[in-house]
Amino acid sequence: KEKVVITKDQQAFMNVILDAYNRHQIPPDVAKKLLQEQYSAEENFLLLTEMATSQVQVLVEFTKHIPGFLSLDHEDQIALLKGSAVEASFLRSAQVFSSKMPNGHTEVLEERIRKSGISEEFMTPMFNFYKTIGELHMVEEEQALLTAITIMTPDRPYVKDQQAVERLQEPMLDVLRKLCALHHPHEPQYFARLLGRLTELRTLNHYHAEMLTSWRMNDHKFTPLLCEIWDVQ
Ligand SMILES: O=C(NC1CCCCC1)[C@H](C1CCCCC1)n1c(-c2ccc(-c3ccccc3)s2)nc2ccccc21
Repeated sequence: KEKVVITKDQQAFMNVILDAYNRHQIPPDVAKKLLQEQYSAEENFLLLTEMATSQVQVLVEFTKHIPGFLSLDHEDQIALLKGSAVEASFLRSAQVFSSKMPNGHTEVLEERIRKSGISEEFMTPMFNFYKTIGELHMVEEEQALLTAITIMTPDRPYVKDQQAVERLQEPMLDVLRKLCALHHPHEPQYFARLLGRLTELRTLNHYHAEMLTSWRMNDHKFTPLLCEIWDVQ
């Protein structure tokens, strides 16, 4: 059983990503807002558009600190952000949903989301994803790396130089594999389970436009930025 060693360079690399992830705080605590009261479908839709818009801004700032990202072709930088924004919002939503809350609050939050206006058919895949993410009990380094790895996915639509993206994703996968072995020594399959969540994320990504257009209300209004990110209108 070889000893897992994280090199000094990998430690420094990890700190840059973790620091950027923590510094670019995700939008104001949406869970607290949702726990206060049940909003109408229209209010929830507006809340999601506000949350998603500020998350895109946060995501751009975070991504700029991923080593090597700014040296990529500029059009590829846009393609990576556009291709990962929805997955990043589901990943962050899962982390919000599975964060430690006082007894009974998670159930209330689930109920509020079930009644938010999203069509019933999407609830099972969405909550399965949230619950399996919660069961992983990721440490914050793993959360930061998993978000960075999701962004640095070579096979997004319109990416021209996929090799360049692979070269940036690989060192992050190497560090993540070592972190998993260090933080979850009794779960040799933990790293594989973590990557399996990224596959689940892609299926949620597949549903997102329909989730939005089927939101139980009339006249869905999107901002130009969200039209770009959400492939709607
Ligand atoms: O605000 C939210 N998520 C923020 C996104 C940015 C990052 C911070 C979190 C929404 C709210 C749901 C209830 C109604 C208001 C919006 N949310 C979701 C989503 C369900 C469907 C979602 C979606 C995304 C893109 C496209 C199509 C659909 S996000 N899951 C949550 C789990 C826990 C707390 C909030 C959660």
